[in-house]
Amino acid sequence: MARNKYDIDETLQSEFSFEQLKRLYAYIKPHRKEMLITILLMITSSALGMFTPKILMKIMDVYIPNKDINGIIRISLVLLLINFIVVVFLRLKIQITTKLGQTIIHEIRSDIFNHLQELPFSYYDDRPHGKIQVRVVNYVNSLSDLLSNGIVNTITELFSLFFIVGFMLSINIRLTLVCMLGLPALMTLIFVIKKKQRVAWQISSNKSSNLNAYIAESINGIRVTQSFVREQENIKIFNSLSSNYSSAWMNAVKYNFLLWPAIDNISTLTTSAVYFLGVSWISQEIPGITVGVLIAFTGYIGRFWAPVNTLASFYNSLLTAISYLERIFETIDEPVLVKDIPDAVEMPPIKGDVEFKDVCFSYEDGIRILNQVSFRAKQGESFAIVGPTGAGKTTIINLISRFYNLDSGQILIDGVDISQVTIKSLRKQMGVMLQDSFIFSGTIIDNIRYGNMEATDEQVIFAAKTVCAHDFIMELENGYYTEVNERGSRLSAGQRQLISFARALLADPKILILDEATSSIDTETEILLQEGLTKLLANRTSFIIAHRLSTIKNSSCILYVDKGIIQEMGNHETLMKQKGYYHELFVSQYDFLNKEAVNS
Ligand SMILES: Nc1ncnc2c1ncn2[C@@H]1O[C@H](COP(=O)(O)OP(=O)(O)OP(=O)(O)O)[C@@H](O)[C@H]1O
Repeated sequence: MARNKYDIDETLQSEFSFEQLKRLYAYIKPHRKEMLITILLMITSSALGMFTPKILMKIMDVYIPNKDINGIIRISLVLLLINFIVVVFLRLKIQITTKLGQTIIHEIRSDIFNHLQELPFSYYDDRPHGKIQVRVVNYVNSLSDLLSNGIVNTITELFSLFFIVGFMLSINIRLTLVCMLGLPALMTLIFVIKKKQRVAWQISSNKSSNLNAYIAESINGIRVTQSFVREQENIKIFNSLSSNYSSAWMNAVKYNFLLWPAIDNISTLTTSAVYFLGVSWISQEIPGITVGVLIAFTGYIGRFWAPVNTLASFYNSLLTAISYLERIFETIDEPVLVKDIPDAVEMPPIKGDVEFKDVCFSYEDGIRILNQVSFRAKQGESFAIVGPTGAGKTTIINLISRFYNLDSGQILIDGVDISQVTIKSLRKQMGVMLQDSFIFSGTIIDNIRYGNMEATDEQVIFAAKTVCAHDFIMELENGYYTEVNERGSRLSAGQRQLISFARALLADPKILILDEATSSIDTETEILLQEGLTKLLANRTSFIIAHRLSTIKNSSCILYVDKGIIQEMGNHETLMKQKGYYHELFVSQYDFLNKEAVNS
């Protein structure tokens, strides 16, 4: 899909089909026993409730004219028992359906979240994270009512309708037909608004997604917002997105509100017709119509329209839910573009030979980022990648971990094509420190241990000491057990880098990838760190991206990359003698630092 932004509505990749309802049923199926029990409870209580008007008819037509007080008491006790059973069953139903709804929702949500864990970087590159979040939380929540009450109520009400019509027919066929006269009008209305209603709910879900995307973006960017005093502009954008969502929601809900009044009016009209015709048929002494019959019948009319109302509201919530279901299944169906090939093998223990063979790569179709990149790093060598901003350095190292698929060419580790091995077995053996040193909420020790969940405390501390993080960690109030927030907002940028660095080392990888690992670290710490690193890198192949050339001078090989092409390759001395791009970059950086020193 094309890149999406908070103010661009997402288009659906696939149209809704009833297949999606079938898929929803797949979630319900394992719980059909509980569902069935609830439906039986409800049908029983609804069937019992059906007797009330008939009992009243008997009281009016038999017991009162015969002044049978004992009969009235007996029958009242029966009524009381019926009511008691109905209340108990209703309570049981609420308990079961609420639990059931939440269980199914949890299962759907887990499926989305599990799938999100597998989706490649490219999926996250293409859309605002708020739009992903809204699917996992809000859209799934929106199914809650449908799953907990909707389905059970609807099936129950269908049965009720069946019973009611049966009872009504058993009392009087003519009056039943009068009562049903309103149904064709209702069906026509439903048919006319169906498509508009569905589209309206789709638009509303798009607008809510846009709003969420913007809120998430604003929270992440709040520091920049406040630094550039952009609060008012942000509020304006928020207000506009929020009012778009409100209008879309109002427009969608308008269709829902069309149904209830329509049902109300139709039921009032048919009830009046039943009264009018009933009374005139009684006065004409048409056989089979008595006062008791009319009273019982009007009791059933009320009950006839209640399930119709429930069915219509189920239909409404189904249409609403479908607009969310489409998005939910779209996420679950999102293809995992970077995945194991069918007969992928485990990556054997890595020794550290890395070779790029004519690698071509693009993030977006038609925009080539890497062009015929070829190089070979032998086991234990340290490779530095330098070059201007946007040259393709990070892209190169992202490909070693197979975060993206290549357009063409091969990447071989110890002679094994990495596209042929399982991704897990490959990534498990690498230590990667990405440019964004992400810190998770939790303790410092947990954050470092993220690199190797089996590492002992001693191993964690050793890694921290190697990257010179130990001292600052010990100064925090609870040392390694100090809690940090998501993104590590209470730590400095350099401290965050050191923690990510320790995390990458902890995996004891044969291949270590460091993207701007030391860019925020002061020179003094960096010199100390270099000493530790030199020892540490001894038996590992490493790829280091650094803008400060002093840090990579001693690398076995330096790749100078520009516009996705390796322009120069060799060690520091060779490249300096070549007097090419690297020489120019090194001299300009040296000059710059000298000027700075002179001026200060
Ligand atoms: N996720 C992405 N989707 C599309 N294009 C991207 C993506 N990431 C990077 N690019 C583009 O690919 C090119 C290379 O980016 P890369 O991050 O590899 O550069 P770099 O050399 O590491 O730059 P820097 O030194 O600034 O980190 C750039 O033109 C960038 O705009």
